Amino acid sequence: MLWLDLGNTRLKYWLTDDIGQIISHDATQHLQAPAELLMGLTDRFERYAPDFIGISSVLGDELNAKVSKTLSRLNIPFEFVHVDAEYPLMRSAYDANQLGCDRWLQMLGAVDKTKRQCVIGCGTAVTIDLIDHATHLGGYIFPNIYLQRESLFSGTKQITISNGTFDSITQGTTTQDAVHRGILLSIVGAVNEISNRHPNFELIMTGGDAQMIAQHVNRSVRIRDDLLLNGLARYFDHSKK
Ligand SMILES: Nc1ncnc2c1ncn2[C@@H]1O[C@H](COP(=O)(O)OP(=O)(O)OP(=O)(O)O)[C@@H](O)[C@H]1O
Ligand SMILES: CC(C)(CO)[C@@H](O)C(=O)NCCC(=O)O
Ligand SMILES: [K+]
Repeated sequence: MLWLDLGNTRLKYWLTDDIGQIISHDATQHLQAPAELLMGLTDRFERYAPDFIGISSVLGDELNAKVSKTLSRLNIPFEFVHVDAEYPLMRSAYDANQLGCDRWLQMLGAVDKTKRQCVIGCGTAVTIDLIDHATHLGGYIFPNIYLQRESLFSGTKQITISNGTFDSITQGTTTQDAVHRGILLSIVGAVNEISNRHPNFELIMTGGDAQMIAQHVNRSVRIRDDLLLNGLARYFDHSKK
């Protein structure tokens, strides 16, 4: 099977064998031209010869249509995930027409009907979602640390910071530190607040910035890099039955 994640910033794919082991994996910035990027990958995908391609996309109808056109040339069946609020594994109180399918799949990949869970996605946007015994209660969306820095940069005159590291939440005494520490605190503080409000919810983090954020959170966090892929596998396993 081939699994595609068309994210806000990057296109990721995983090739798995019959028992779900990852044989190949890659991630590339698509610069809002995912179909063109896929075109360059078709030779590789043809060589892989998967029997099916399962797709998660948050790129919207227009780009998805272009992606479909590119994938049609491969003669391999493919299907986009559609969010379903009444899905048997997890019900959701969220507006299903609006819920991003990456968020939904990450939750589907983590959901455990015996637990209360808080799933935190640390990608281009940071998302926090609460799940109570397999019912999605709702969540929050934040710009990630880089988007926050860009918005300060472009919305102010005296903040000209465009690089630096996000490594502390202690108060800063220079613009550079105040910007980086303030932004990191906005995310870490939100996670800690949610954690305090929902002490019985297990904290689960995924995405490229998970480690950076988790180390400042005042409770133990389970980092799982496989949530979206796991969600895709669960979704298509179910939809085939
Ligand atoms: N090789 C890398 N390329 C880009 N970002 C990376 C890389 N390694 C780690 N990161 C970190 O991962 C974050 C992005 O997380 P993730 O990979 O989950 O999302 P994304 O693919 O950029 O976004 P999306 O899934 O929304 O397209 C970036 O903010 C960056 O700090
Ligand atoms: C929130 C993001 C940007 C996270 O990648 C994505 O899931 C998305 O575009 N969602 C649509 C809005 C929503 O989930 O309500
Ligand atoms: K947008």
